[in-house]
Amino acid sequence: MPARAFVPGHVTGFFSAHPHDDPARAGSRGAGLALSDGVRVTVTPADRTTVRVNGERTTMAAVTNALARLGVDARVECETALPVSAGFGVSGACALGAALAADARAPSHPDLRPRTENELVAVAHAAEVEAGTGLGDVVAQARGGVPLRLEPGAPPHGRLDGLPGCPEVEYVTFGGLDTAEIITGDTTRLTRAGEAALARLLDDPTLDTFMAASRAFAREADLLTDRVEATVEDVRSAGGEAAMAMLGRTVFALGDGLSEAGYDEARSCRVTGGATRL
Ligand SMILES: Nc1ncnc2c1ncn2[C@@H]1O[C@H](COP(=O)(O)OP(=O)(O)O)[C@@H](O)[C@H]1O
Ligand SMILES: CC(C)(COP(=O)(O)O)[C@@H](O)C(=O)O
Repeated sequence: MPARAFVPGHVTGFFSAHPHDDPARAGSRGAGLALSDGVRVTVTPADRTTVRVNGERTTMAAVTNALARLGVDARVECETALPVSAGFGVSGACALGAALAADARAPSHPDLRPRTENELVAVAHAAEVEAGTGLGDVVAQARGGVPLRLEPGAPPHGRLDGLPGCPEVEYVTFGGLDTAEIITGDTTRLTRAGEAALARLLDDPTLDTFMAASRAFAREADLLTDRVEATVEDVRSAGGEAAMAMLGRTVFALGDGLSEAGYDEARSCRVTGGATRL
């Protein structure tokens, strides 16, 4: 019997990187939005693990690592309207969805042990960190809402809070960025900017300050690309709030900020709750 899970997309507005030898303790601090545009993951038992995204066979180390950590071989099918590699945490969503769904078989399986949510989040987080494709998406996607990552790492190491509310969000994507390349490079500057952004947001925990701190972070960390910068400016000129999604060539805006600025191709969704097995 196939098992299913839904995991929200997650855009990070700003983050600092906190490496550790133990992937469950490694992670990021920062803030972002969990989005109703996410990934639906279906897991079916199989002789060996394969991964498909929207029907196409692909490789996604975060997913293979997660299932290997659980001792499961399965066919994993991920369905999403989100682009991969564009800053929506799709790899983390696929890993967390695969872990939540794969665990559904554990109660009736002689070699598998049923796990709690925190345990499954820790498995997916460590798998994603090991793959190099993310640091904080999994814990944020498990929580949902507007997650604030106060301390890095998976449960029981990390610590989360959130901003209240579930605003509408629009986004537009101009392409991907290689997350692994950026987070395994020199993160000194980025981390300094991320820590300053988090301190600013905790001092004034509002969505508008989240957006302003995210804009400052993208500038200070030197991650802006021309098209992203121009689009954020367009939304600001039209009176809206926008910032860059880390780590992709993606702009997200509150409300209908992108449509108001003339970006008819913008997609619309809203902030939503955390990942669930279906
Ligand atoms: N079609 C695809 N395009 C880009 N990456 C893909 C695709 N299919 C699978 N992948 C894998 O997905 C992961 C993307 O990770 P990352 O760049 O962090 O993206 P995201 O921001 O969506 O989490 C990598 O492991 C990559 O090998
Ligand atoms: C920003 C990032 C390090 C990567 O995000 P993505 O490219 O969407 O996988 C994220 O995991 C975070 O810790 O905030």
